[in-house]
Amino acid sequence: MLPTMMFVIDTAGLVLRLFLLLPIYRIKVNFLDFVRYAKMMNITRQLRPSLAKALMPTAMRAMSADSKLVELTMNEKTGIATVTMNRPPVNSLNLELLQGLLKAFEGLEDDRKCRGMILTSSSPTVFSAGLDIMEMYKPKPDRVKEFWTTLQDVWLALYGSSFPTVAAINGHSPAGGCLLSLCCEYRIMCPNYSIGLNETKLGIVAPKWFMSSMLGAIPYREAELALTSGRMFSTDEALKIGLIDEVASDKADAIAKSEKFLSQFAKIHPIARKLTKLNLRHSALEWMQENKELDLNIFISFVGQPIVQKSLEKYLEGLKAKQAK
Ligand SMILES: CC/C=C\CC/C=C/CC(=O)SCCNC(=O)CCNC(=O)[C@H](O)C(C)(C)COP(=O)(O)OP(=O)(O)OC[C@H]1O[C@@H](n2cnc3c(N)ncnc32)[C@H](O)[C@@H]1OP(=O)(O)O
Repeated sequence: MLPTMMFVIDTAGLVLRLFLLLPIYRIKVNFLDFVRYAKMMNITRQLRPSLAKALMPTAMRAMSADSKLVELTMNEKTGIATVTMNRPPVNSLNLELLQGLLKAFEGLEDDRKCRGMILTSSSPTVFSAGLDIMEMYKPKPDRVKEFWTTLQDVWLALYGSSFPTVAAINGHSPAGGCLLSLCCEYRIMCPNYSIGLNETKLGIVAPKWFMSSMLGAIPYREAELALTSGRMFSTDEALKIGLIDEVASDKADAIAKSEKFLSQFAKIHPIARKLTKLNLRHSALEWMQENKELDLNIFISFVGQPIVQKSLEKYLEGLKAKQAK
């Protein structure tokens, strides 16, 4: 009874706050729009933390980023969190790294002090080498399912985060690495690295949501050319087509520029900002929420095909041969 009453009070408070706020920001929105937005945003995030936790599935309750593969620091003064991928040598995204990232993003979503997040890498030369090819090469059925589902959840949590996000890309960022940065609202990259969705070069196809993430950053024509050819862009080329927003001289500069980008939101009402972001991203997020299983089945059947396994094997051999030189 008490949780129900608190839910009603909290929800009513949220509706009231939003409607009081709307004239200030001159946003025209009707009640049905609000209900749609609230549903999309997972309204429980707006409630008192204790009640929100009680309403959440048990798996989300214990969220706090303490994985060694992911370092999470919070600047208590600014409310800006830094999430650092830490899986040497190249931050290839295996199941455990993805789980660490998910834990960090979900923890920040529950943290009312969080005013923004910077995603970066502890490697001196690689942001992330993308999905760990070993997770897809001769995969174990249960693990590969969990791997893909976790990747979907990471994408949902990052692309649909209510806090503002920046990728401080301090190294190469192919495929899944590029995807992570594309989920962020702003990308700052250090010089002389490469970035892009190069899946076709591996003989695989980037899923629809990888492509829609890229289309959120660069024009359709550029994306079509880049995706079909699997093109990797240098930092300067990426800046030219809008794949990244700024160039930084080094990691420290990238972090400083990221903080500057995030600090502008101190003057913007958080609910107005959040609703705007999530409305812009709504159709891609909704597609994923409704098609997770279909997407998983496509991936599983695709990755199980001998021709795909052969391509991955050849690509891995190429990587090893490069190292041997
Ligand atoms: C329907 C949908 C179906 C499928 C969709 C699947 C989508 C997949 C998206 C992906 O993300 S696939 C992964 C694509 N990634 C890449 O193509 C990157 C490959 N790596 C590189 O280009 C380079 O490693 C680098 C530029 C990132 C870094 O270069 P460098 O610093 O010179 O390191 P090395 O190349 O020597 O690599 C060190 C070490 O790490 C291994 N490795 C690199 N990348 C991966 C990876 N993605 N997965 C697993 N392992 C990787 C590499 O083989 C070396 O291993 P050693 O054992 O030889 O030390």
